[in-house]
Amino acid sequence: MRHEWHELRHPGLELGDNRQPGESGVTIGRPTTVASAEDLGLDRWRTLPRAQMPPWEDYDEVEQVCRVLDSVPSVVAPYEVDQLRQRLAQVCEGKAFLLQGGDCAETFADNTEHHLLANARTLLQMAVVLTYGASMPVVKVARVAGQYTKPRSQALDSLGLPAYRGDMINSLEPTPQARVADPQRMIRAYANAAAAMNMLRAYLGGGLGDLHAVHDWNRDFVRTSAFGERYEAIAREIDRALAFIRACGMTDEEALRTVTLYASHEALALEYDRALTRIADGRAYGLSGHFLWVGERTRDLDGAHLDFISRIANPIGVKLGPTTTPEYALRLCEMLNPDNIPGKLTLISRMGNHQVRDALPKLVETVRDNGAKVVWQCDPMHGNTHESSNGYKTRHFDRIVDEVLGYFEVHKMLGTHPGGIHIELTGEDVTECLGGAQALVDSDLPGRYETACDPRLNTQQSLELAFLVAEMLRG
Ligand SMILES: O=C[C@H](O)[C@H](O)COP(=O)(O)O
Ligand SMILES: C=C(OP(=O)(O)O)C(=O)O
Repeated sequence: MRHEWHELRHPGLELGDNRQPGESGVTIGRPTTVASAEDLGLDRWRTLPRAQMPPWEDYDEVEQVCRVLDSVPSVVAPYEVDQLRQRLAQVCEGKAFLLQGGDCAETFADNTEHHLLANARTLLQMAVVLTYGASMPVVKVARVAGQYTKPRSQALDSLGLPAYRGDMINSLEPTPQARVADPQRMIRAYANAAAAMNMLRAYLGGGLGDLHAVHDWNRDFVRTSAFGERYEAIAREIDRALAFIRACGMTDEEALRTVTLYASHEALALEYDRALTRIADGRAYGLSGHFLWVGERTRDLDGAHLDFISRIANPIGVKLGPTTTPEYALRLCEMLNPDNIPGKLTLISRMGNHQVRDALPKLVETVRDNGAKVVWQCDPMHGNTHESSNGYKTRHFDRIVDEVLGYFEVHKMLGTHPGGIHIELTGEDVTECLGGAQALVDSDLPGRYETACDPRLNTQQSLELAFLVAEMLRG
């Protein structure tokens, strides 16, 4: 039986208004009344069970900080959020591909021009290769300007100290004092996020994403990679395509030089995301980032996190691990996307390469058969983590590639669109994940193991993955 998607429309949208949010000159929906935070239920999460609660000690201080964040300029703007939702609608309809990636955990110390540009460059390089592979636009979303919180499996770390929960909450430094959850860190996170967004906007506006320059970097990668020969064919085809564009005089400078990179993070410290929520045109926008997701550990249907993200107009995502049932996936669609708006909801599967081929088909099939509009995205990182022989938390490149392959196989079998990938990566030459053309092994890990939480693909491994995914998209 198909579900009645229109029963649960959010307040502020007039029933019978069939325009998509953001279309035909409406920012989002048509407001019937001026909605308040209370009308929109923006604080209901406070009454609900909450997993991974930051261990704040002083709630008066949390409130004080939130009052400050309530009045600051937002990190992103509502029209950008609407624009991303529209672009994700294209992904949902099989006409675009979503590339999302960046640090596992951003840190204040690494929020430097060098690091931000390195990560952005790597993402843009991957996007060029994927655009060619998919023959469709690639929507680029970075884990940036707010990815400052981490859910943890254990409350204490191996030293018996309170676990590090991301720079927005406590410090990585292994001392009891540094691990105390400090609400003032939310202000530092906001300042760092705003500065990162400001810098990225400026560089992107100035040609950081220039197609020819980005492709030149890719050519350098192909020249120096040990597996370069394998990737050369695609690089050469992109060369030819660019030459063809030039020869035809189709040099829309603006289009070739400018790129939009959207910002995303996990909505974990809800105090922060709520304090940066603003009401515009009768809808609530979480303006701490363009795209917010809820993680595998906090996706309780009756819990605080899903309630909060169900109330904002942003495109949102939810991570789905191998225990997800088809019934759960459907209830999630009903709860988070009651109007069945394309591009609103992204389901991010993170099954692990050994389980993706068994666990994913029934979810995709059920969602498809019930007519629920979602973007399917594959996170091949979080189900493939293991401890190396010398005690490092790591991931093997081959398992990551295999999970993406399995994800493509499932979508091919079901005739659905493999909408995108979600990767933890950095543009630095770190040694955190094994394998790849550099053939990193356990003993290489200590060389440059710099992540604050989970292992990221380095630049080379990220680009290799992009070339391999491009092959899958074409094949
Ligand atoms: O990034 C994801 C999670 O925060 C992370 O995998 C949890 O890591 P842990 O198992 O080391 O706590
Ligand atoms: C914590 C994360 O993932 P997951 O919720 O899938 O474990 C993450 O992407 O940072």
